[in-house]
Amino acid sequence: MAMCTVYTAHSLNSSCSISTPTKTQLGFHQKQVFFYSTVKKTSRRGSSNSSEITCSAESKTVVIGLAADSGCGKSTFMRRLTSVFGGAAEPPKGGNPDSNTLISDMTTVICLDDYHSLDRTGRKEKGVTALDPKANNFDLMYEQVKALKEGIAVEKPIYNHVTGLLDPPELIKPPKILVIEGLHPMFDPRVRELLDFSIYLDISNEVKFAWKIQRDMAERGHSLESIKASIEARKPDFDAYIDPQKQYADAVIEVLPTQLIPDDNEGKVLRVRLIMKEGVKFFSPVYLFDEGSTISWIPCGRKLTCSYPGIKFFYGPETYYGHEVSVLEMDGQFDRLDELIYVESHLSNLSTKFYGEVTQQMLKHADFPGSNNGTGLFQTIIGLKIRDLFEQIVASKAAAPLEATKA
Ligand SMILES: Nc1ncnc2c1ncn2[C@@H]1O[C@H](COP(=O)(O)OP(=O)(O)OP(=O)(O)O)[C@@H](O)[C@H]1O
Ligand SMILES: O=C(CO)[C@H](O)[C@H](O)COP(=O)(O)O
Repeated sequence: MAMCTVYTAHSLNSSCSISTPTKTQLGFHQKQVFFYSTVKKTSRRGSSNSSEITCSAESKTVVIGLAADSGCGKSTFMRRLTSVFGGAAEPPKGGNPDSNTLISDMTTVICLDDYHSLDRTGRKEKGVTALDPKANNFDLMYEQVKALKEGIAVEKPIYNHVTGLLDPPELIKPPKILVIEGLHPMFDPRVRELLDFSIYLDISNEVKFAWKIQRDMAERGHSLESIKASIEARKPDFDAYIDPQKQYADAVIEVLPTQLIPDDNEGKVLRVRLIMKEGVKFFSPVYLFDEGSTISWIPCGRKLTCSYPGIKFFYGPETYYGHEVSVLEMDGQFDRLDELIYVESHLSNLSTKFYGEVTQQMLKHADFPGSNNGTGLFQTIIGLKIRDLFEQIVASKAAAPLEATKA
């Protein structure tokens, strides 16, 4: 067991003393100031101090980035992903009830909203949105993601979405798989460099609007006008700071209105494209029938029940922001989820552990939004690809010392 260090945060009221701070970042919580410092404390095994832990030097954390605007399905995707690894994902036990973190046996999902440097009032006073880099602390994000990747625990700030304030920090121990999800996982080049795999959920304006209406009007009592105004107010910063991150993603899930219904504006039937970058280490794109070919497939008929407007698949090579990619597209929706096995049996490179695993995962979460269309299908496939990537990284690390002794 190697000794490991903890990146600590101290409140001014805390009895902890700061010995040799190398860098200090500030967060404001009402009148209280928190220091998230990179002070290194050497841990002692068996210590009663909760922020002192031990860790194994050989078990480095695999880091996954998931970027999307608010209300674009990140939480739903996270639930599908953590389910692939088994075990329920829950907020840290005994911690802040408004924590944004979700922990399971294998994964820890942290929400990058926790790196807002300005709270709700601060943003209002300065006239900036949460999407603006000025409202976020990228130095601290980088230091803490780097520390976790190196097997070092951190005390991460918490942005409280209920109060709009920055709460006292929470201890995050290095997991096997760290997912950083939010507005800016690929914005800062230093953070981007730490990612082993990155995903961008690209929800078109029409669909985003339909989802926002469904959630914020039906479930949160907002008016149509206020939803429109909030989308409009965020749009310039979304275009400037969030959307450009998709060029860096290893996989993009693009969600568009259907092309099967002329001039559809309901946003219920979706055309979903899974854009997979070629040449990414430990990731080989999924394909339909024949790798590298261009294929259009309408599977409706004897083996797949399709009511109006049907289902259409497409697969083929394309160029995306100057990169070679493979695209798998599904337009339409399933009537019977158990029949998905017919589609699954025609897809290759799925990284499943047994025949029908994709269908089984989809059936397990049939009540999640998007389970009858390409959003759920492609999120599930990416979850399985991430499991495969993780297993390959672990295997390559295990093989590395062996190779070194041979040399
Ligand atoms: N695949 C989908 N199909 C249909 N609706 C969806 C889908 N994914 C998400 N939604 C809708 O969008 C809403 C937001 O989804 P979710 O909570 O997963 O997004 P989020 O990005 O985590 O949001 P936030 O950042 O605001 O917490 C859901 O309540 C649902 O109404
Ligand atoms: O874009 C967002 C990411 O979730 C939120 O709007 C941002 O985090 C600010 O949160 P709130 O509106 O709760 O103050």
